[in-house]
Amino acid sequence: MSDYSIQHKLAQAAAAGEAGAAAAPKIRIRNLAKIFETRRGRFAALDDVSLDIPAGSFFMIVGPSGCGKTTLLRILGGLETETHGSVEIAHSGSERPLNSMVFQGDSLFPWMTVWQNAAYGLTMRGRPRAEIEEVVGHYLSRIGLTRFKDAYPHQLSGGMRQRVSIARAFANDPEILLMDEPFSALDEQNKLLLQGELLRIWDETRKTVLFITHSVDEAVTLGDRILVMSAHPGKVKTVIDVPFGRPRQVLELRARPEYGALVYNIWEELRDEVRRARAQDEEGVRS
Ligand SMILES: Nc1ncnc2c1ncn2[C@@H]1O[C@H](COP(=O)(O)OP(=O)(O)OP(=O)(O)O)[C@@H](O)[C@H]1O
Repeated sequence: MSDYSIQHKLAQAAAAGEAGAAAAPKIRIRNLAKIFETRRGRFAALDDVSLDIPAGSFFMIVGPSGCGKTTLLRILGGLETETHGSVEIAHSGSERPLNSMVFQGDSLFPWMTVWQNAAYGLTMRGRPRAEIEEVVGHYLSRIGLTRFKDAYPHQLSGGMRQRVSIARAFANDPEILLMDEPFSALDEQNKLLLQGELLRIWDETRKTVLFITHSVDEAVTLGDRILVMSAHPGKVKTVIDVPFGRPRQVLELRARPEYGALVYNIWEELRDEVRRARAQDEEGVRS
């Protein structure tokens, strides 16, 4: 194995299980770098990223377009290999899958009903029928889609399809949830509703979530911590704690003066990076 090869280590959590391992980070990223070989040469998408992400935290990632957010998520999801460094995800030792991903676009199987889509992960893992019925029934009810369980994706609105994707991801009961701008294609009203629904489901499970967004508002509304990434090559610029408690009510939170102040601070961190990314685009620095 070369120095550059992937080192996804599944650190088995202690026999005490996940609760006992709560103090340890769920995800430990060390000196992570990703270099793409392109026709124009080597292109560094990520450079020396080190992070600890606590178990049960809602961890938001913001950064200018092209700074490597999706690349980071894809490495965590095992869809991409790192060039240098390491990623460790603490595994609870059960049969749970390591991750589930929710993307921006449609990721549902068009030939499956809502119920079948939501049940997909559990069905693939051969879970008992009664368990699948119970878990899928629970999450479809939580996102208000029980009535549509026999509908096909083309019969649903974009917002409803994203709700099914969220139900599927939670029903799969993964160690970590990876969400790449899941609401960015939705209109403002739907976005607000889905943010509230996601928070309610998350409050029940307290799964470790990594969530990419371009919206500073969304980052502050949902997150416990916000990683601000620098423009190319993607690095950790800063990690900001969100001081608001749980459970959160989306609209009430936004009415608080501290909310506006935090959004402003984060935007200040981000603004220079967005400008740098723009300048890089004009200079043709990026691939
Ligand atoms: N397979 C690839 N081959 C070459 N370059 C790539 C590849 N995948 C991503 N890149 C480049 O790496 C950089 C980071 O891409 P990535 O999609 O991770 O950024 P991002 O921050 O998620 O962007 P956005 O916010 O626009 O979605 C970009 O310049 C992109 O062009």
